Amino acid sequence: MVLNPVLGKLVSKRVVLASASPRRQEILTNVGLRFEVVPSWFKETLEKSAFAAPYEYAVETAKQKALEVANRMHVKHLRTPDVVIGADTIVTVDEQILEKPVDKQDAYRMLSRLSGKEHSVFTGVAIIHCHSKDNHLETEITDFYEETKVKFSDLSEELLWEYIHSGEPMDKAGGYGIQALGGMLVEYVHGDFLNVVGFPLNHFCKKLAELYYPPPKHNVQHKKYDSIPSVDTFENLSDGESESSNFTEHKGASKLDSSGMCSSGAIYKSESSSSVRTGFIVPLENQNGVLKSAAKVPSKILDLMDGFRASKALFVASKLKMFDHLRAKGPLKAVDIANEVGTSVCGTERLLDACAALGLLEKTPQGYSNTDSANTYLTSDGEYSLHGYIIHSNDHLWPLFTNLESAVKEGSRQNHRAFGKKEEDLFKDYYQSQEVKQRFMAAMHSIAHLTARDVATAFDLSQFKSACDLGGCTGALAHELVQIYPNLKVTVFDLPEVIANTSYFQPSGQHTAPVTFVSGDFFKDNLPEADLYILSRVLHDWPDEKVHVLLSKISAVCKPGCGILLAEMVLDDEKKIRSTALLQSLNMLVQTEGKERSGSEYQHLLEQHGFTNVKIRLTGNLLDAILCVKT
Ligand SMILES: Cc1cn([C@H]2C[C@H](O)[C@@H](COP(=O)(O)OP(=O)(O)OP(=O)(O)O)O2)c(=O)[nH]c1=O
Repeated sequence: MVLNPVLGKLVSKRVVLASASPRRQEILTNVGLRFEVVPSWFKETLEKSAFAAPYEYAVETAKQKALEVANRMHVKHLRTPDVVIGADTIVTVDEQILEKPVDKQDAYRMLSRLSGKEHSVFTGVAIIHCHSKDNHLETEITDFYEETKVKFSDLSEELLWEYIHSGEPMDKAGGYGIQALGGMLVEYVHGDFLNVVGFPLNHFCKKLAELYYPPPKHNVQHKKYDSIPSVDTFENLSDGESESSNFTEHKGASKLDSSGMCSSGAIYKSESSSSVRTGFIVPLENQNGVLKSAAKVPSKILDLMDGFRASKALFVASKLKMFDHLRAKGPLKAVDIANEVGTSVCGTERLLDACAALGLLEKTPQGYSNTDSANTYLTSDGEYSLHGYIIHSNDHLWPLFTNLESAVKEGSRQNHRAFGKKEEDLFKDYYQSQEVKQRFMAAMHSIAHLTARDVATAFDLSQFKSACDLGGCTGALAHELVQIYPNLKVTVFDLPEVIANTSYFQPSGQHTAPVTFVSGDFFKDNLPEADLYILSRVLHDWPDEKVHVLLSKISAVCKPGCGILLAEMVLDDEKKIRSTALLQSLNMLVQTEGKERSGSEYQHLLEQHGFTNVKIRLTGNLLDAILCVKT
């Protein structure tokens, strides 16, 4: 059974798991799926009696969880995901639905009902494909459920209470976790074990196979997949979006010669049906209607091998301001863009084609034009422009990353190798020349502006009357905060060379909100007074010793009840799931003495300085938020 091609269909898509369940995250991570986690805010309060069968309740809840996230991401983050996955697990016994226990007594009630009996565990799953059309969210929903039967032994009172006191039951449907201590209560399991743990992986893969490789009409034999089909039973690879990834897979596996014959022996044809992009190459069927393609393609590894090419294509198109030209004058032919930006026609055409295949541009007979997201994120003055960060990535991070090997060997930053400097002070590098400083500030502004709303609304901050954003740079977060909390006064505190250059980044046409800029060095100078200190992408620049210096300084001026709001990429505690944040930590290695940290590492640092009640919110955006209060 070849699983890769099924999950491989999701490789090129932005996949979001709308669930806080660590079990679900682990199940999907373990099979190599790359996804973001955006826990759903949908409250599990649907009227159970309104559903004819318990599984209908689970499916509807899964659907609502996923839809809430799809809508929120579309509206709030302007980042429509391609696929959102939601799930809901319930336990049913004697026609009663059991969800997670609310307290220990509730856990006791649930577990005593399950004692000595067989019960069912249902997980409802919703797979939502999203498209943004004219700024409206369009969704295609696929849902299903899986049932597993579980029988418990007779449980003594003593065993029950010992289990309850272990704390394990509290965040689990039916009040037990079969994967851990709860496994000791179980006599037998009939069905998919992972379904009990929260995600029916096998059924999920079958659904993906049905979705992405619909069975051929002429071949009844293949109409139903009783198992996940291996690639040599896939007969239709013509699903619009992921053509490019298919193409990459086959291209990587075998070379075409001029006759269309692959070196591996598979024959390819050029498909021109209306549902398929012209020129897309699909494998031919043999006489039995079975594909002859190379089955085992490590598509994830191939994508990673190619990752730098895609990044560089994006960087160069941005640097040449192609997205700006296309927004102003598109659709344009390659020759016109080449003339506009002064590049070769053949090189420009290849770059534009690559960008179109990567989904950044649209290519029609009229020429190339920007996609909606290129207009929003890639033009230099788009509403949520990432242009600044892209240029910083090209000019600054790229040379540093080419020295990653040395950074890993030496365990230290590589500015000297990349830029020939032995500068000890991190920010002196950035502020040495006006050009580099502005590039760096534009990069920081890009990310701060993109994430500001999610950071500002991650917690209710209305109890704070004054805030000081330490290292707040251009004030992007400060401006968002004063919009959301009209009674809040925000001071942006940053180095004099930064503060002197903030005017270019101030929002235009906005009534002057109470944001004040103060220059200083938070390690050396007195901090402005405030109820709330904000550190956004600051602590990750520094090693623990420096973090302690800064936190103790803040703690010294904080009265009880005052708080700290951190905005950082938060790693999962085991440091194995959040690849974007883990790569960001490598990014810190090549250029700073800092690193990304997990939620519990931040909590530990903060608690040592008297900041307690540490709350962590994963926002689903590039920065997460942590709030704590001085006690
Ligand atoms: C029965 C059983 C459930 N569970 C878990 C799976 C689910 O995480 C949880 C059921 O609650 P759910 O409401 O399905 O999920 P959740 O609250 O954990 O996450 P979210 O709503 O954000 O998706 O119970 C186990 O881990 N082991 C078990 O044996």
